[in-house]
Amino acid sequence: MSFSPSPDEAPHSHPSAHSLAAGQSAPRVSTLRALARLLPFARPALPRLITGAFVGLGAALASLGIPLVLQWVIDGPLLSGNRSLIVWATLGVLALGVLEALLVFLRRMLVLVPSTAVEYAVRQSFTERLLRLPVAFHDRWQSGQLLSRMMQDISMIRRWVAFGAILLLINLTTIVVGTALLFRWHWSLGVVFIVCSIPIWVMGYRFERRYGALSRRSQDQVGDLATAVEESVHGIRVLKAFGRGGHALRKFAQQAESLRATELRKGREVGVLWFWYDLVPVLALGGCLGTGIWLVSRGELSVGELFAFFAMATALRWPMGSLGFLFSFLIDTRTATDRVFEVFDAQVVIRDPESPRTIPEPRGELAFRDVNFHYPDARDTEADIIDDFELVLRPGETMALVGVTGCGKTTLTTLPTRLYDVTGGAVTLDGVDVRELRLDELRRHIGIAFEEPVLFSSSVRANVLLGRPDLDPTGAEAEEVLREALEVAQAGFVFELPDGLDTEVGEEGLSLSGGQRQRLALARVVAARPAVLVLDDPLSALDVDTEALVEAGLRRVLADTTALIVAHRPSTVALADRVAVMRDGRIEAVGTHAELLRTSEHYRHLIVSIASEDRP
Ligand SMILES: Nc1ncnc2c1ncn2[C@@H]1O[C@H](COP(=O)(O)OP(=O)(O)OP(=O)(O)O)[C@@H](O)[C@H]1O
Repeated sequence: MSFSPSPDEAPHSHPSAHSLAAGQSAPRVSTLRALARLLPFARPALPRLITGAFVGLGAALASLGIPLVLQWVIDGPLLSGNRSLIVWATLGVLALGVLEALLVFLRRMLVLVPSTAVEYAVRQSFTERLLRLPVAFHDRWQSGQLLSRMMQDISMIRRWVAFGAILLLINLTTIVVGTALLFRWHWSLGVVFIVCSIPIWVMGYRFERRYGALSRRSQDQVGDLATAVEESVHGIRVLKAFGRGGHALRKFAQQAESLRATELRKGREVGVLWFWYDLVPVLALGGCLGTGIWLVSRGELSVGELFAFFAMATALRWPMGSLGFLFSFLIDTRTATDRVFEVFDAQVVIRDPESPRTIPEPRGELAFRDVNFHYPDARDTEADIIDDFELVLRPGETMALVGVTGCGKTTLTTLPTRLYDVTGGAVTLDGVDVRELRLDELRRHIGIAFEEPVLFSSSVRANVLLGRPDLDPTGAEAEEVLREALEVAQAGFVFELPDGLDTEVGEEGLSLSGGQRQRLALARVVAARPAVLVLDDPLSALDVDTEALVEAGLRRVLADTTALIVAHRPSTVALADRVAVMRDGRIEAVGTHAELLRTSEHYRHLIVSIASEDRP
């Protein structure tokens, strides 16, 4: 059985959170409807959960049976002095107690596996969603918010499924059955009990409204706190270098203080609620005691019934007292569910086309046809970052892209692989709009290396072969591809690492130097052997000698590969057959280095400025 439904299966009761800023809540729907969204994940686990609920109900009914036996023994065998029946009744009470304990144990065992399965399924789908969501989504959402949803909120959902939901169901049923039994002994006992319980329902309603907002605030603040910790740990070198550890700590303390204040307010709300939920059963008991004694004095109630009533009221104390805790738990879980579904509701705007086309053997003609682009959060009044951009890279051609900082070069490199989609015009590969290709095919044909090289906590081998899932990593072909890619990228240093190719390069490869990481990232894109390479200033962290060696290797690879290379150095420009000059998101001129030196003043200016920057 599968525990991983697609999040798309989940009923969409919220409008898409795509339009919502991170952490902003969707319009409120009822708590039941909000929690019902978990059903697709819980469905495979439902049989065991429902069995667990019934077993739990059996345990509760066993506990309610004890007062009935007591009533019978007091009014019957105790009055008549029948010793053997008294012994049997005592054994009966004992048996009911043991049965209750066994059923509670069985309930716990029954729900353990399904509740963890639900948690697993939600977490799995959540991660899948995060990976499918476009880069634009990740630009907007803080990593700590996502992390806290992934860990804390989903764990809370598991705890709710494991015991919160079941206990609420069992305890409410127990209260209803217990109250019905009170009516059976005497209607006025039932009426007094219900009237005394009214504050519970009033307080519960009031609590739901007030506590819901606090619960949301605190869970969002936990996300902010996680972001602060993540940023501090990630940027620890900068903080230390600038001696700003104290500043980061003070900022963290402020956020932690806000969270604490919210938690205190939550605690007070819960405290008030629990006060009522503790007080009401006592009031009910007191009210019923007076009524019961009065009824006994009038002969309308037997002593056994009065005794049983007290035993029953005691048995009802925990179910009633627990409601406060269970209501706050319910609301916290609803908030957690809302927060998780905000991510599920975010639209995957970059997806496979309905009727994909395919390019079995790409020639490698990459064309930008009248391309326009602005980031999703751009204001209407802002000009497009990429503006009527027109450029064609012939198959096998190496094109350098130059332009002043901020003119849109990096942005442009994200468009061919659809990290972002163009907002106007089209990017085509061999004449086919990249949006008409399946994403996995597109990203097989076009490879990209970023200026900031990201390595994963894994071996050198796994990092370099990331783009080659088709290869057996331990096979001879993988070994050959790996060695060739490492040679092109001049990354032979990996053989000197403690475990060679199997060395774990650590979180984001931090144990390596910037230049080493950049070379591994370059080897990764070379190993992927795409028809088109897009390289965003891939040699920026290399020294001049290493750069020359990498360039020689790249020249061999680039001989039959189309390449678009963002260049900040004259030596990178020298790799290119032609150079495209970009200015304010547009193409200003295209030609060979020599032609452009002759014809483009802006190019001459650029080359002079990047050459002087480059000089040691
Ligand atoms: N994720 C983003 N969301 C919104 N705006 C962005 C985003 N990334 C970049 N920009 C903006 O887009 C513009 C172009 O940035 P881009 O990084 O493409 O320039 P660039 O030419 O590569 O610069 P550099 O040479 O310094 O790397 C800048 O004004 C930048 O602020």
